Amino acid sequence: MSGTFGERLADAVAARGPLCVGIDPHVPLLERWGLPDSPDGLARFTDAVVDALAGHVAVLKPQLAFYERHGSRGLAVLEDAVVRARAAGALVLLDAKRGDIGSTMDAYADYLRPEHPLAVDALTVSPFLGPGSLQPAVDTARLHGGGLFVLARTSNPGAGTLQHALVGERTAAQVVIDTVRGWNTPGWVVGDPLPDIAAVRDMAGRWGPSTGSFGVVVGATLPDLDVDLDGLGGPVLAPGLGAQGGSAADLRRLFGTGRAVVPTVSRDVLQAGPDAGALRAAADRWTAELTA
Ligand SMILES: O=c1ccn([C@@H]2O[C@H](COP(=O)(O)O)[C@@H](O)[C@H]2O)c(=O)[nH]1
Repeated sequence: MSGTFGERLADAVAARGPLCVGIDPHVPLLERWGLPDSPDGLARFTDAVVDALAGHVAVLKPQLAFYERHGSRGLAVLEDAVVRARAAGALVLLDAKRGDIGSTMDAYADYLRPEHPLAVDALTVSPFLGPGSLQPAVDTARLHGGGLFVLARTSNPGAGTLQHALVGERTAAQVVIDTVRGWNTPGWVVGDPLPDIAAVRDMAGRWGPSTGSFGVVVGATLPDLDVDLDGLGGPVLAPGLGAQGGSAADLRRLFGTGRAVVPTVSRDVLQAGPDAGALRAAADRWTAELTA
C-alpha cells in the first residue's frame, strides 16, 4: 500500500469510476439469493460480491453490523473478504461508525494499521463525542495512509434533529465539516482555530493528487444541501441511493459536478446477485448514471 488514502482513492476513481458498493448481507437478501442466515450463508454471499466486484469498482464498503451479528465466525468471513478485496484492487472502507473518548478511539483506529487482522483503507466514524475525540484516528490515518469518513449529514429521515442543532452560530453538521476541513488543511494542527473558509475555498475537494484523506458523509436523500462543503479538501461519501430513494439526479442537484463525491449503493446492487455478471451489470448501470 503506498501513498495517502486520498491519492489512492483518486487513482481508483480515475481507473474505475466513483462508485462504492456496500456489502450489506441483510437477511432478506440472503433469502433472495437462496442462502441461509448463518456464517456459511454470509461467507457465500460475501465471496460472491467480492469475486464479482473487487476487480471492478473503486471501493467496497462492508457494513460491519452484518458480520458482528454472527460473532467471531462472522468476523472471520469479513477478514478473509477484506484481504481478497484489497488484493483484487478495491479500496475497502469499513462501515463501522466508531466514536468514543480519545483513548478508546485510538484502539478503534487500529483498523487502519497494516498489522490489524481486519486492516482496511478507511473507516466511517461518528463525531457524537465531539469531533476532537476523533483526533487519535486522524493521527493513525496520517501515519499509515488511511482515511476517515465522518458522519455529518446522514441519509436517514430525522437526522436533522441533532445535526441541525446550533452550536454557536453553526449547525452541528457544519462544525463536523469544518473540523474535517481543518484535518485536510496542510499545517493545521489540533487546537488551532479552524481554517477560515475564504482562505481555503480553492481546496475544493476535487479528484486529483491533492484529494484529502478525510471525508464526510452527506446523504443523497437530503432535500437541499444545508451545509457548506467549500474548501473541504476531501471526499464526500454519499449514501442513500436506490433503496433509500436517492438518485443520480439528486447527487447532481446536491453536489453539482467536479466535487470528489463517492456515491455508495448497497441493496440496489446486491439484489441483482448472486450471478456475478448481473452484479457487475447493476454496478455498471449506477456508474453510467452517475457519470452521465
Ligand atoms: O448516512 C448514512 C450513513 C451510512 N449509511 C450506510 O450506507 C449503507 C446504505 O445501504 P443501502 O442499501 O444502499 O440503503 C448502509 O450500510 C448504511 O448503514 C447510510 O445509509 N446512511
